[in-house]
Amino acid sequence: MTAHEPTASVRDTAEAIATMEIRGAATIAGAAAEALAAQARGIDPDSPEAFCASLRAAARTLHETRPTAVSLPNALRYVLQRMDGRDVETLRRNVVDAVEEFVDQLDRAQTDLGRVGANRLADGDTVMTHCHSTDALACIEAAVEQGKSISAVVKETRPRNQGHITAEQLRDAGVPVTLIVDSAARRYLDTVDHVVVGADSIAADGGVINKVGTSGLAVNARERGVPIMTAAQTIKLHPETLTGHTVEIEMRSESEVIDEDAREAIGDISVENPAFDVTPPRYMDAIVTEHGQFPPESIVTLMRELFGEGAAEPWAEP
Ligand SMILES: O=C(COP(=O)(O)O)[C@H](O)[C@H](O)COP(=O)(O)O
Repeated sequence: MTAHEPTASVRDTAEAIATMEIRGAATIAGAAAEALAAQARGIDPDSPEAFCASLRAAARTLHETRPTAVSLPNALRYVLQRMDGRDVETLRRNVVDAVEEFVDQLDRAQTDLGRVGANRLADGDTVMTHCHSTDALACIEAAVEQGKSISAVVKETRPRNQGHITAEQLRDAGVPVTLIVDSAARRYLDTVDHVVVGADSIAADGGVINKVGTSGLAVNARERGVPIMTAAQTIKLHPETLTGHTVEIEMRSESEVIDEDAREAIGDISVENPAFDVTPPRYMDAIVTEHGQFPPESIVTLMRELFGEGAAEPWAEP
């Protein structure tokens, strides 16, 4: 291994993110930051420049895994912007400290936004969920901690069934759960009081990028008069959208949609598997963050406050 190559720990984390063993925007962000700390601890470069080059290379490897959750480049940027010092030991300490600080903030932000989201829920409410979002779960769990009785209708979320994880975690939190197939969502909207989803990225216009199926759910919720909120800590704000960039939607393998036998039996068709979609701001009632709740159209104000006019690549040299 040359000094610039990612350590095994970075390669393992990158592989786990790409294969979705580590998944969900907040979890990916925490794991990527921890991998940078492992890289900082695990190398013995002969100069401060070599240390920085090695950390930047690790950040690139981690960034190349999945394209949609902006929490990943935001996490890398947070750590690399604090990579400061004239000697290797100082640089190492600053990176490790920055990672600890980042992970602390991640946990605190989730707890804080959970309380905000919980205030939108009333005793006796039933909520509908899509996919598995730790930020969305934080709202429901905080409502339960406030002593409210909450039930959940959980969409299974094809093709990877992350709804099963949500169902299990809600059950563990004492929330009665009804699991449904995705296509039953509109029918069950008549029985729920709120829809709560997470986000992988939030664009400057207030568009919410989340697991595919969120936008259809939001349109149906509006048609049924059911309020829908996105629970998203501010590392989900996508700074590059401030300067006109769009968010890349990850396309995943067709093998997640159709198994080999069925594929062979059907023959010559094409299969597409987008992992995310964009919910226009007019179909979302609120974005709940650790700084309070926002109408989607006003999120740009918070984005400017936190990111200025945009952001450079995480590995850009200062
Ligand atoms: O869309 C997903 C996960 O998609 P995937 O399973 O493809 O990663 C989640 O709703 C967001 O990432 C938010 O999660 P969190 O609130 O935990 O950050």
